[in-house]
Amino acid sequence: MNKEVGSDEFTGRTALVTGGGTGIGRATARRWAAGGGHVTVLGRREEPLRATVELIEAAGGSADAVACDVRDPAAVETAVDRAAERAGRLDVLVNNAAGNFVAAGEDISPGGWKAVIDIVLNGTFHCTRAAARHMLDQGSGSVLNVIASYAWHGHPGTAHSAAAKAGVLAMTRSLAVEWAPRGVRLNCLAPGPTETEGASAALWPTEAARARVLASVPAGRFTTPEEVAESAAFLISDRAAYITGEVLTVDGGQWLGKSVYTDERVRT
Ligand SMILES: CCC/C=C/C(=O)SCCNC(=O)CCNC(=O)[C@H](O)C(C)(C)COP(=O)([O-])OP(=O)([O-])OC[C@H]1O[C@@H](n2cnc3c(N)ncnc32)[C@H](O)[C@@H]1OP(=O)([O-])[O-]
Ligand SMILES: NC(=O)C1=CN([C@@H]2O[C@H](COP(=O)(O)OP(=O)(O)OC[C@H]3O[C@@H](n4cnc5c(N)ncnc54)[C@H](OP(=O)(O)O)[C@@H]3O)[C@@H](O)[C@H]2O)C=CC1
Repeated sequence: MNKEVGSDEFTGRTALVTGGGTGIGRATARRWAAGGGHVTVLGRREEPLRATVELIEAAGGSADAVACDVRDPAAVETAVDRAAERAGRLDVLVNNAAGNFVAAGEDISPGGWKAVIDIVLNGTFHCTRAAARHMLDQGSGSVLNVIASYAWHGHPGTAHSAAAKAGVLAMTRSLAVEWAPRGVRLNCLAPGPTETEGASAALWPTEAARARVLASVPAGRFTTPEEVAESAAFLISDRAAYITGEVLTVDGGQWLGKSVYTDERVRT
């Protein structure tokens, strides 16, 4: 492993990252591999998954890919079992795959609602259940669920995604308590606006929309997939061994930054 790109804290361990072909998932997979661990990336499209594997291998890391839709529980079980059997164990699952679009509540079709709930909430459960069977047998493991702060504060325009992420948060806290005695931790990571192709296309497709999102972040900038991946790496590492059932928000103060008294228009 190229020591310039990371430490060896994940050496000998294996992780599965859903949605690992793009954005935050790709950065998290690369960060894990840079720490010396083997990673399997999972998603529907083979091409971006292959590209992630090539990037990791070019940096001296170890990775493979499996094409799978997280909405299909049987396919998920096969994919997770394959990843665990190939490496002889499964230490980490990052549930990062998601689907989203902006629509007024009254315009979300039953199919659109179902698609988002199936990917985000049900898909996260299918992957977690399949991975946990290995982790519980081993007596160790860490699951990280990527959510969004609107899981607790809600968000007009993405009611389907907010509802699904809230479900993931409640599931995380429930299973964290159930599985703590058996050595398995579960946490959530809530990134703020992160410039990825998926989010840009789904959530801020125009310059005006992008500017509005940017203006909502007290830190005054978007974050990067790599910055989010650093927080993910902490939560799935042994450095966070006593943290379970928690949420780490990495959003430049976005969800807290609602006070009008700090606004230029009020101070002047
Ligand atoms: C602060 C930010 C926090 C969160 C950020 C993120 O999550 S960023 C991550 C962002 N990354 C991504 O989102 C990347 C992945 N995104 C995706 O895969 C798709 O956007 C998906 C989520 C819709 C999944 O769809 P799929 O594979 O099942 O494909 P499908 O074509 O079969 O559609 C199913 C249903 O959805 C409907 N529908 C679809 N689009 C729209 C729309 N714009 N408008 C309205 N409706 C829409 C469509 O009409 C159909 O319903 P119907 O007609 O049967 O009632
Ligand atoms: N970017 C942002 O501003 C924010 C993002 N988040 C969260 O971060 C995570 C990553 O988002 P981001 O990197 O921006 O988005 P991307 O669109 O880049 O990532 C979504 C990934 O999920 C995969 N995916 C989607 N549907 C499925 C499915 N049915 N089965 C398997 N894989 C699927 C996609 O691959 P494929 O299409 O090939 O299946 C893609 O790789 C998501 O959970 C998102 O909700 C949270 C807050 C803010």
